[in-house]
Amino acid sequence: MFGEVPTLLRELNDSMRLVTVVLPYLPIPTHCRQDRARARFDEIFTDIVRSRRSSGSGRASHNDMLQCLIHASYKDGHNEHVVTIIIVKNNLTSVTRDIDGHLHRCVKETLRLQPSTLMLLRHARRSFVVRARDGGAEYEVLAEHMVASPVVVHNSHTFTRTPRRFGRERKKERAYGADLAYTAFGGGRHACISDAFAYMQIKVIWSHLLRSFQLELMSPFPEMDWNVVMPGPNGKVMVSYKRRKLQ
Ligand code: HEM
Repeated sequence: MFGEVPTLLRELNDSMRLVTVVLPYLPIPTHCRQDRARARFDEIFTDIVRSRRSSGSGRASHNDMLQCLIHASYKDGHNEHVVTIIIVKNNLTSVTRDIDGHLHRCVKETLRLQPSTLMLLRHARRSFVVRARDGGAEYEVLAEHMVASPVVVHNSHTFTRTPRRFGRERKKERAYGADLAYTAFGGGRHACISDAFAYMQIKVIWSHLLRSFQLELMSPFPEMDWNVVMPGPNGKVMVSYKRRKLQ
């Protein structure tokens, strides 16, 4: 049953197109595939949650992330965030790649160049005016309008001198100093609650892979597929791996 999960996650990620953000119910083939994968995913995890609840086996016998999510609930008592968090967590952590050297800064820089979330969307509940810092332009945002904070800001010359270059040494540049210039994990009240966990998870996985295997990119360096909500490489990426002799 669990064997299906990676394929379902891949299906869910690949079927989220940019159009999905605006018209999530548009009856296009990719949305139908997404609905089928989502239904199957729900089925698998509902079965597991039911069987854990009915057997009465709780924290004592399952000391894992799923059990924590089963026990967690919002103030009003509902807790259907289990599946959503599993999907989001897996999609986001699996599309973060290209690591070498000082891992933390590499992960951060990778996410700057290839952010997992392209657009952060908010509904404006009231009208407000935004003024540019230099006092120049003024923008009015009307109530009920959708405001998008695209992560293209990562590629702007306003924040870094060489935006398209992979630079691990970027730590002192304004890119990481200016408020909300670096939004790979969002910002403000709804910023990611789990950036520290995500960094740790990615670094643990990559330290293990880099220590144990010699990896070589066999196919050309991939272009990004920017047409999806959580961008990843376009097409197949072939990597050869050889087990290292551990000292
Ligand atoms: C590389 C990995 C990750 C990236 C790039 C990432 C990125 C983000 C971003 C950009 C947001 C803000 C979304 C918005 O403003 O609409 C967000 C929110 C969130 N993330 Fe992450 N995330 C990652 C991993 C995780 C993990 C591992 C978890 C949980 C185990 C997690 C849980 C959440 C939650 C619950 C929120 C919503 C917070 C709120 O609305 O108050 N994220 N994440």
